[in-house]
Amino acid sequence: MDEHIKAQEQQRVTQVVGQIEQRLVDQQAQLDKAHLETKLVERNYGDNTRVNITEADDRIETNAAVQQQKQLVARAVENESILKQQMGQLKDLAQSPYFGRIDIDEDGDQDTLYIGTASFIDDQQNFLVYDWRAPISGIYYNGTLGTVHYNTPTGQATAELLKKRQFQIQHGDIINVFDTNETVGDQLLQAVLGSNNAEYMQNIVATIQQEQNDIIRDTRHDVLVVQGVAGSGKTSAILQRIAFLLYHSRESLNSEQMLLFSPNKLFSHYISEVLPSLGEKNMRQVTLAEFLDARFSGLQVESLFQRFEQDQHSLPETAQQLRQYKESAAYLAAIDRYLKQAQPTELCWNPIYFEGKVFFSADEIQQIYTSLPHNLLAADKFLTTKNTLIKRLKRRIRELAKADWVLEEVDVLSENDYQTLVGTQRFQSADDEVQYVARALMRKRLEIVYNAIYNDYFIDTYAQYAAFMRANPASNVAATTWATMVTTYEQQLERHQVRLADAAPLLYLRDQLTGSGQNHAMQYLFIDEMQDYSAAQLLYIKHAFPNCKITLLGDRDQDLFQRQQVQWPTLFTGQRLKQITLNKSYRSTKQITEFAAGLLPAGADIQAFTREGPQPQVHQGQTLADCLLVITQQIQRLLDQHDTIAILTKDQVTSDQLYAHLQLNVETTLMTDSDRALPKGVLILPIYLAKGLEFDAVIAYNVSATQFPMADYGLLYTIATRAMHELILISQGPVSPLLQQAAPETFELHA
Ligand SMILES: Nc1ncnc2c1ncn2[C@@H]1O[C@H](COP(=O)(O)OP(=O)(O)OP(=O)(O)O)[C@@H](O)[C@H]1O
Repeated sequence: MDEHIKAQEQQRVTQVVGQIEQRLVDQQAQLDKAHLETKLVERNYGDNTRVNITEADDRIETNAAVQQQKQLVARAVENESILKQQMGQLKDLAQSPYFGRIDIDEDGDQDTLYIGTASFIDDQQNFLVYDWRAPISGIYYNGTLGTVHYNTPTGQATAELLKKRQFQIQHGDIINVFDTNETVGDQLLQAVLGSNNAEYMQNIVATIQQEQNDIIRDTRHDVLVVQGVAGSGKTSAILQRIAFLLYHSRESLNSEQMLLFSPNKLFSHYISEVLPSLGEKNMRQVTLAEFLDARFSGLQVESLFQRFEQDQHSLPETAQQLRQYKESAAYLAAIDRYLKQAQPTELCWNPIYFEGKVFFSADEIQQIYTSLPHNLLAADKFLTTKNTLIKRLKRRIRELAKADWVLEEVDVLSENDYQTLVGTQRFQSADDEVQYVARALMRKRLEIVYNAIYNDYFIDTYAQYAAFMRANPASNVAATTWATMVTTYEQQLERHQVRLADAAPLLYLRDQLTGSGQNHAMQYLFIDEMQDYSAAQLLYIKHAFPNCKITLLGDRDQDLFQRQQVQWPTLFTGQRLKQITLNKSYRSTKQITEFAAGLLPAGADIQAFTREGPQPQVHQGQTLADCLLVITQQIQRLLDQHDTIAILTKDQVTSDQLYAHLQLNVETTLMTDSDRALPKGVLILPIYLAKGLEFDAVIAYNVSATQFPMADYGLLYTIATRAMHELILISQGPVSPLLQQAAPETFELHA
């Protein structure tokens, strides 16, 4: 780039940074003022709550005043936090105000726009920087020079793109500037991808690629399904998409209404800084295990990881077949049919007890249910039954309140207890007051019955699920096997345990039967690593969040748990669905990507980004001691060049053993399922805990023929693709057949 142009651009950067810094000074003054205000309001709040509250009238008044004060405090605190957040954004902008420039011609009007992570408007209302999410910024990501289109709230607009310029600006200085005709040029991407990995994932707004942009900016579809090869930017795309959607629906959407299902807890930590770096709050995050645990309070649900470890010991063919059936969409459809046809007598009613005696008998509950119109939905019938029980309870309370023994109890209440029951009520007569207190007393005493009804304790959904299974044996296993399975389910339940394959169907049956479990407020759902979910789990999640638009992302080749392929379109019939494929891999060097692609069955379409690095090395040792020596030497070498290094194994047992052995030679950290943060240094962990993560260098252990048979290609592929710059594979004994069939020119073999 011409030095003269660079100098001109630097002049503008300096001028914009100057204005941003001036704004920061103004904002600081405002913040100081806001802080003072918060303190004042808080002090005032304290004074107000210390007024006399012994008289009932005062109490009501004080309450209103306190509420008002509370609101004032909340508003002052919010004001302050908004200012703080804006200042954080301004500080970032002052370092690097923008990364792109577009020159456009719209019907003869020429304009130059600069694009950054947030807008900056000067005092005369000129946009010195446009937010990357503004409609017009779409041109930067989508357009090559010439005629371009971009979406605006009022429809599609057209412009002529005359110039596209990219910048790398650090601490207010232009490091790099160049013009490009590509969507976003390779040169900048090279620089970004070549750097070392940090503890947190970075945002990619400066270098979003066109196909990623399509995912980020889609607002037309209910369901987006993204199949993307390892390192193609799926996770990055989700996070920028969330930021984009929040910007575009500021009024109607907040981050609490967006939920991301993430593969593990480390991943949640790893991505937690991306949205804050874009000035947005994080969406809600949950792992499947956490989601299920929360819905099965009191029961232990088997996790995918526990099951995977268990499967390493034994997984009989029959168990696999049972699992396949229970994880299919057909199984949930069988639940629907069962509930539709089930007679009231087939439902597992529980009597409700009070002080050791039956309060509502199972018969009475069943009769209520039977009396309802046949063709009502099971959930509606259940809800009406529940309401009827509550009405009957209230009637019983009213009747009891008239009984002499209750009135006598009212008489002997202490003044304090009496006043608590009266609350703020006023009465026409003393009789009315006594009646009111008697009812309140009974209501309090029978609260336990109310709670039992409210929490649906009058039906045993676990027993119902067993009844459903008995009535619906799988066609692919013997009847005796199925019957044994149901008994085992019941025995495990006694020990408060539920198998993973039963979790989603059980919840589905419970929700459909009782009309509960749905969250209507959630608006967007994102499921990363979708290949780890069964059809039944996905259908259940979809049912649990009925108003959500869903984005599913995954890679069928990173299938660690050997699931059946889910037929996406059939799960979402009737909804506007779009499928997108990402083939280009950005994370790893060309050498690592090409090696990893060679591990997959033929036909995988993976394009490597052209970033050069050393070839992957495969070391074959005879004994464990040989392997430990190589690992130690490699770690010492890698630590000189890189920041993050991980030793990845197939399972936790291998990680545990290796950690024990290595401890004597080199400092490492062993990671487990419950870890939430990524410490510095060398980590040892099974690959399923490293899903979605990346490291500067990866050592794969132990890539032997016994640990990695051909069927485990997904595991080895996932391990290899966690490496950004260097990949070392260590095998004790003969190497995996996967390496034997990989192209020999893609790696160095040290035998
Ligand atoms: N457009 C881009 N600009 C800069 N970096 C990018 C871009 N796209 C992807 N990357 C980088 O590539 C790496 C992989 O991205 P990401 O983790 O989002 O991919 P993924 O498809 O979710 O990967 P996987 O399925 O293997 O976990 C990250 O370091 C990310 O920052």
